[in-house]
Amino acid sequence: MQQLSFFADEGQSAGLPKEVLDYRPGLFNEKESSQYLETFISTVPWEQKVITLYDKQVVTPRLTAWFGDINKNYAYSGSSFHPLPWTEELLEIKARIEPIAGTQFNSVLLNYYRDGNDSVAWHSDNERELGQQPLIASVSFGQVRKFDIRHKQDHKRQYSVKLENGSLLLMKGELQQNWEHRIAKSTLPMQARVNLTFRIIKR
Ligand SMILES: O=C(O)CCC(=O)C(=O)O
Ligand SMILES: [Fe+2]
Repeated sequence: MQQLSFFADEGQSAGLPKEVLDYRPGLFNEKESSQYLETFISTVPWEQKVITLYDKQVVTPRLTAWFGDINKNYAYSGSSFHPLPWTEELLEIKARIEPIAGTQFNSVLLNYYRDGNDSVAWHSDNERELGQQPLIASVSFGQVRKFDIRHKQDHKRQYSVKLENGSLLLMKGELQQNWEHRIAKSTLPMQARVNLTFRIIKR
């Protein structure tokens, strides 16, 4: 006989450090999520950035695009940046997540992971323009990918959460200060995924 549980099923959230991660699966339903995924893949002017790593020019293993309030001119990570204007879909998503996040975002970075070869290496979003303890709202559509975090001072303190289609992950507190995160490559066959990280860029 099945054991009755007196506690609500917390799912993946049960194993995560609550002070820095708040995971909410199923914020968008299957239908909405696949429509957003298709729209973003086919209409966003995706770019593949070239970065300098150990004196070598390398292309980032994913496609990206920035959107945001265009009446502002941002300085970001040492260069000036001009976001694309908000689209109808991005404004809808922003309006859905802002009451949950309890804040208003002025920009969003979109990442397009075409398959399992696309990834983002260990990093923190700790640019000065995001301020202390930034709240970043991360929305995922498409392929489930594993999001890993590890403590900067102790790599054995590591957690993972599978970011599901239509989910929201709030990154908060000291996450960017004391932890790093990544989406690792996978050798398993992987479909496309689009991730949106809503941010507040201070001037
Ligand atoms: O794709 C993700 O879930 C994470 C993306 C990310 O870390 C970033 O854009 O800074
Ligand atoms: Fe990040």
